[in-house]
Amino acid sequence: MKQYDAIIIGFGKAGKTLAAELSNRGWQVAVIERSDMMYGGSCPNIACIPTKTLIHEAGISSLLYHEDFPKQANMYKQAVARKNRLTSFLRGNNYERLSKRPNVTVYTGTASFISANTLKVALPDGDIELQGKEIFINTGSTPIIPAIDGLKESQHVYTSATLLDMNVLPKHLIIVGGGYIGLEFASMYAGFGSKVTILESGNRFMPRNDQDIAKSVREVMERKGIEIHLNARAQSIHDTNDGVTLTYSDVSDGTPYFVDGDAILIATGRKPMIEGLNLQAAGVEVDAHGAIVVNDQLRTTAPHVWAMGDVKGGPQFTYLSLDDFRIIRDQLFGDKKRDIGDRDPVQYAVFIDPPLAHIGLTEEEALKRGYSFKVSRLPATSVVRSRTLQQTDGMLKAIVNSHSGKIMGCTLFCADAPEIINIVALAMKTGQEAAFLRDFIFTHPSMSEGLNQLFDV
Ligand SMILES: Cc1cc2nc3c(=O)[nH]c(=O)nc-3n(C[C@H](O)[C@H](O)[C@H](O)COP(=O)(O)OP(=O)(O)OC[C@H]3O[C@@H](n4cnc5c(N)ncnc54)[C@H](O)[C@@H]3O)c2cc1C
Ligand SMILES: NC(=O)c1ccc[n+]([C@@H]2O[C@H](COP(=O)([O-])OP(=O)(O)OC[C@H]3O[C@@H](n4cnc5c(N)ncnc54)[C@H](O)[C@@H]3O)[C@@H](O)[C@H]2O)c1
Repeated sequence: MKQYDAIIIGFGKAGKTLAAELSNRGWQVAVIERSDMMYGGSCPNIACIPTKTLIHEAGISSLLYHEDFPKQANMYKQAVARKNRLTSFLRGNNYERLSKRPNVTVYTGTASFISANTLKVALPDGDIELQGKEIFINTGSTPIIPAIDGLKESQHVYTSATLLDMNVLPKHLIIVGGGYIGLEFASMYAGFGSKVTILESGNRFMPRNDQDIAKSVREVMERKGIEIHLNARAQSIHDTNDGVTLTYSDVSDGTPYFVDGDAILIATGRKPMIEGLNLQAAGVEVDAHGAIVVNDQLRTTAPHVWAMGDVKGGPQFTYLSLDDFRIIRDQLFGDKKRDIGDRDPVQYAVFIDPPLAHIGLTEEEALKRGYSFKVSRLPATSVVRSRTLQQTDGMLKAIVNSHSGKIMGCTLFCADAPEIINIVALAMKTGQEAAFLRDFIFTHPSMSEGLNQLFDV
């Protein structure tokens, strides 16, 4: 049986970064990845990078060919091909970067535990066993597929990963779930010229955000022809000669409704990918949601077994998986001070059009917690850069502590929001007061200079 200093299960962000780090330090490392289409993990293959590539292309398509469906469909087909070339390039790069190292072996097979330090790897030509002194689980997450009659039989049902591979632009895309994936795909496909309907079972649109922000997002999306139905529970799906019909009911009164389309995206959340890992054999416990239980330093309930990224539950972002790597590096080689508790607040961005980014408390959360605070709002159109970009939709909002002047939260629904939120994060994490951003010298014209006005509270 081959012995390694470290075995990493899954080629995710944390895993591949850790593999390179351990290799640089002279460790013998095995990386086990179940699919040769997933070297580099979800982000470059089926998640962040392909979606953001297509979202960018959708923006161009909508500018060039607005309301010309045949031209948009052609552009979409080419965009999918360009996206495939990019993901294939990144996958190759990711594989090379690890496999060329003499002390790293990449096994393309599915891993499962035999004991806390022994793994079985199912390879195409048979099973092998590997032993590791330290084992790192980085197997990511997988879509939650709700029980909807006819879903499995339909030829028109997709997950985010499979829809990205369809190169025929749907005339009407039905999206079940109005979370991050639902909203990004809605915005993307509407940009390419598809009619889009979102069915969300919750009674609030974007419940994690303040209602004024959610209202503004909804108005912008509806103006682009995206239909949004709340309280909508999908009941059944059946294929027709022209496409597919989805029946849903209003959660509040049970009234049934029908919607016809030619593709259905299931975007109802993602759960930790633990299937087949046989975690019990290693003594690795999971919680009620199937997430691997870890302490703040990412150790599981089994000695020498760690978990990082989506598989341990909590917010699912590539940059948090990367930060998990930093915690483990610090535990193994540093002063052991870094842990999960250090990273709040964590900013995020949703790549709708215009994009939305947020950090810290919302106004509703600040109210609930009884803080004394001031709220500042700015329409995106007040920032002159939005006019030069012809992206005047949206608003900016900040929450500032009345006593300390410290920034408590910020939501940006405007052009360049995913970049600007990092400036706000930097200010918050270095303990700056709002006045710091009010008086900060920004380049002109830029969307970030809007922060001068926003933080003039
Ligand atoms: C459509 C979509 C868009 C997203 N957009 C963004 C975004 O813009 N920004 C952002 O920060 N986050 C985004 N996310 C979330 C982000 O992709 C994930 O949080 C991140 O990729 C998780 O990485 P990870 O390190 O946990 O593992 P992953 O990158 O998911 O890697 C896990 C790997 O483990 C492999 N594996 C699983 N089980 C086994 C096994 N038993 N044996 C061997 N290998 C196994 C899998 O094949 C996979 O390659 C998006 C997600 C989706 C679905
Ligand atoms: N830009 C980004 O960083 C980005 C982009 C996409 C995804 N992600 C990550 O991927 C994760 C998964 O995204 P997601 O959108 O699938 O999950 P989500 O949890 O954000 O949203 C799922 C939505 O589906 C709804 N829902 C659940 N069951 C339903 C049903 N049967 N019928 C109708 N609606 C139903 C839920 O109420 C919820 O609003 C996110 O948590 C996020 O961390 C990040």
